[in-house]
Amino acid sequence: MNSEKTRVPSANGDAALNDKENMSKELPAGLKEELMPKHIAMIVDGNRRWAVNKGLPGMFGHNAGRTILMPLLRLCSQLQIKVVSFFVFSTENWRRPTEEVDFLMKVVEDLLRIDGEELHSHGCRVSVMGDKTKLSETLQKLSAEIEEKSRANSGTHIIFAVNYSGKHDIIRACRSLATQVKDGVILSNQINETIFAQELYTKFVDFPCPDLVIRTSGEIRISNFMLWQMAYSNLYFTKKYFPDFGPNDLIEALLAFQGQNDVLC
Ligand SMILES: CC(C)=CCC/C(C)=C/CC/C(C)=C/COP(=O)(O)OP(=O)(O)O
Repeated sequence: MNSEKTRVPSANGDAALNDKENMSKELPAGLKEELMPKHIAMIVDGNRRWAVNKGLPGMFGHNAGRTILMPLLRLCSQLQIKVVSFFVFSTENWRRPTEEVDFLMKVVEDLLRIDGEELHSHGCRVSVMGDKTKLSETLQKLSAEIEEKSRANSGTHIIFAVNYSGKHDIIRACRSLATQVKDGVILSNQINETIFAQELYTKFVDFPCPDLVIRTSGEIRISNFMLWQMAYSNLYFTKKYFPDFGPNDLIEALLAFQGQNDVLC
C-alpha cells in the first residue's frame, strides 16, 4: 500500500470526534464514503509481545494498547463509522496470572472512566457487553454509568466486550428461548434469525453486524468473538501488534476492505 495515500484526515489529534461537516472533504485519499463499513470489530492482540520486545513487563503493553485507542476512535468517528467494537477481555482471559488480570481490570476501569467520559463528551455512545456479573463492583458501576449517560448519543457506538464469549452468548440466547417456549410465550417454530438475534448481547435497536473484522499481531483466528454476528464479515489480519496499530494502519485496512467490496450486491 502506498503510504503517501494513507494520510490521516486532518492529522489533528484534537479534532472533535464528530466533525461531520468536514467529513467528506477530509476523506483520506482512496477511501470511498459509500463503501465505508458500518461496523468495525477489532480483536486487539499483541499487547504483551509489544511490551516484551521493548524490554518491559508484558502487562505494560495493555496501557500502550489503551493509548492507541483514542486516535483510532477519533478516525472512526470522523469517518462516521456507525459501530466499533473491541474484544477487550474474554472469558478465557481469567486464566492469566492474577497480577496481570488485576492490572488489566485497572486498565479497563480507566478505559470506561477516562476514555468513556471523553467519548461521551464527543457524542459517542459507549456500551459494555459480556457477563458483567463476574466483574468487580467498581467495573459494573462504571459500566452502568457510562452506558446510561451516553445512551441517547447519536455518534459512533463503541462497544467494549469484557468477560465476553461468543459461544456463551449463543447458549444464553438458546436458554432464554427454551424458557420462553416452555412458558408458552412463543412457539418453537416462530424462532427465526431475527428473534434469535434479539437474545444476544448485541440486541441494540440499531446494530449492523460487523462488515470488517480486524485482528492484530499475526494470529489468524477469531477466538470466540461475535460468532453469530460475524457470519458474513470480511476478515483483515495484520502482523502489527495492537499498540503499533495506528490510524494510518486502520486506513490501510479500510482500503483493503473497500477493494474487496467495490461492487455492492
Ligand atoms: C479496547 C482496548 C483496545 C483496550 C485497551 C487495551 C486492552 C486493555 C486490551 C486488552 C485485550 C488484550 C488481552 C489484548 C491482547 O494482548 P495480549 O495480552 O494477548 O498480547 P500477546 O498476544 O502479545 O500475549
